[in-house]
Amino acid sequence: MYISILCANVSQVFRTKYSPLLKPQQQVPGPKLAAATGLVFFYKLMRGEEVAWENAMHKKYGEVVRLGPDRLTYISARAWKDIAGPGAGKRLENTKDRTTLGPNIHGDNSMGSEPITTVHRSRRRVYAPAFSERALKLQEPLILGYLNSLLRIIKNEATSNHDTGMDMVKLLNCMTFDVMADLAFGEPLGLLEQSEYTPWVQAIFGNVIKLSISRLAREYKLFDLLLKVFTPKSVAESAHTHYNHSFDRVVKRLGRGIDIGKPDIWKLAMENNEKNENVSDLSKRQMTADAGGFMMAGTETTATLLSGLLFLLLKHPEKMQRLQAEIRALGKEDLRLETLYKLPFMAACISEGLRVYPPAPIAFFRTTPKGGNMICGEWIPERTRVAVPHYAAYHSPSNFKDPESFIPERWLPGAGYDSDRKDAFNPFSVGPRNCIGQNLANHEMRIILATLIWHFDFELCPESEGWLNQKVHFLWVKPKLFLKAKYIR
Ligand code: HEM
Repeated sequence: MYISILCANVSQVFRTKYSPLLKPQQQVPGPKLAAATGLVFFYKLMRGEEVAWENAMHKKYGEVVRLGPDRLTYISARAWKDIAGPGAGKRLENTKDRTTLGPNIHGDNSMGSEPITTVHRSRRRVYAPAFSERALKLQEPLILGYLNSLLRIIKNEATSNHDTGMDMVKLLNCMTFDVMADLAFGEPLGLLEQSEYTPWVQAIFGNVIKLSISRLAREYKLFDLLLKVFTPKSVAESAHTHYNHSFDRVVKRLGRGIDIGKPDIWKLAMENNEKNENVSDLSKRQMTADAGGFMMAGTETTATLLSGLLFLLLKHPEKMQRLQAEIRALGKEDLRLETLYKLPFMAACISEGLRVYPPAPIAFFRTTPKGGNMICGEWIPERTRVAVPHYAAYHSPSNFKDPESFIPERWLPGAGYDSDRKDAFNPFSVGPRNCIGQNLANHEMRIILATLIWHFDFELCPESEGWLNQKVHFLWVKPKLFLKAKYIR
């Protein structure tokens, strides 16, 4: 059996997986070796260089590049709709690539990794009420409660240890994990209380290279087999312990009934279920996969943007001053979502932060359906993987003037950047698989950023000067971001 797996894999590695793309009329520019074998893509991925490579390849070859035998990436505004947009009429939707995101250790997909369009659609309907505008209004007090804890911690650090820096990556992660755990499991994790990750959070995010290893294992069965054989028993056991921990929390939460006195995801989804009976179609295992998916997708991403934006603002003091003036003109009672949405320079800073340092920087591949699909005016054969790589699209001079510079003003009219292709910028993606949590993220980013800047002056510590120089394993591999804070109220 091992021999046949080996043979199958050798041919998988060294021959083109899906031949149709090799037809002469389908010639797409790109590195020749990458077109011949998928190993080049995975070599870059395992070195944490996927994003830098995609960016370099688009700068070299233009708007569309072939990065693997069956892998094309595009950076034009038009590509978004053709790749991630909904099906329409005879046009079928491109489906999620099964190797970019995959199931959990029990083989269960979360909503985000579910590859079957119809299954995903009904699942998304279940959770939509928990991420609506109404939900966010209900959830605002919960977010503010954690924000007050964050303020207390920073204030303590600022007054007792003002000569040493504090790691903002960790504090912001603790904040967003506490919020999401309360929403996904109905009870807090207590990270802010301890200012420390729990073993469970550490296991998910402590070593993100695991995310690249999983992608490699989903792509190549041989590697998957080797991984299973050589993974130490203790590591496999701890993965199961963590899974059981999530499962027990979900079961416990569901056992408490619909209303637990706070607007968590299950209350809002189950209220809806009473009307259309969707939640009861989901098994506890699926719900566990979804709770895990929300913890993955809805925590580190928001904290990443906030860490990155604080860094960029501190590197550009004149932008920080303009933002401080806008925020500090408000009274304390105005630090509320309704008011914060009216601040134009803060909105511009957040967009520019998402452009320069997108929290989801990679190419989230889709697979063309049976019969193929039209993409940017070209017919692309079935089973081709296609994506818009976020970082490369936002750093391309064909979309943005001065793409490497941090210029929040580009998002305001009349600042000399009206020719930017703003429609190429979709940090939350588009279409039926776009980010269901984008309202929550937008709310959290605004309220946390404004509240921090209203209360504190920050200073970048010398050891974090080169902080933005990071690798990527699905997520940015972020070092500690040391800042000093001075309480100014
Ligand atoms: C700045 C913060 C965030 C960014 C930049 C971001 C970005 C994205 C992107 C680009 C996708 C689409 C991935 C793809 O094309 O395959 C996505 C999907 C998703 N995001 Fe977010 N996200 C953020 C915050 C959140 C939050 C707060 C939640 C809350 C739970 C969340 C939950 C999800 C889920 C569940 C999906 C999968 C949706 C589906 O397949 O239907 N995200 N996100």
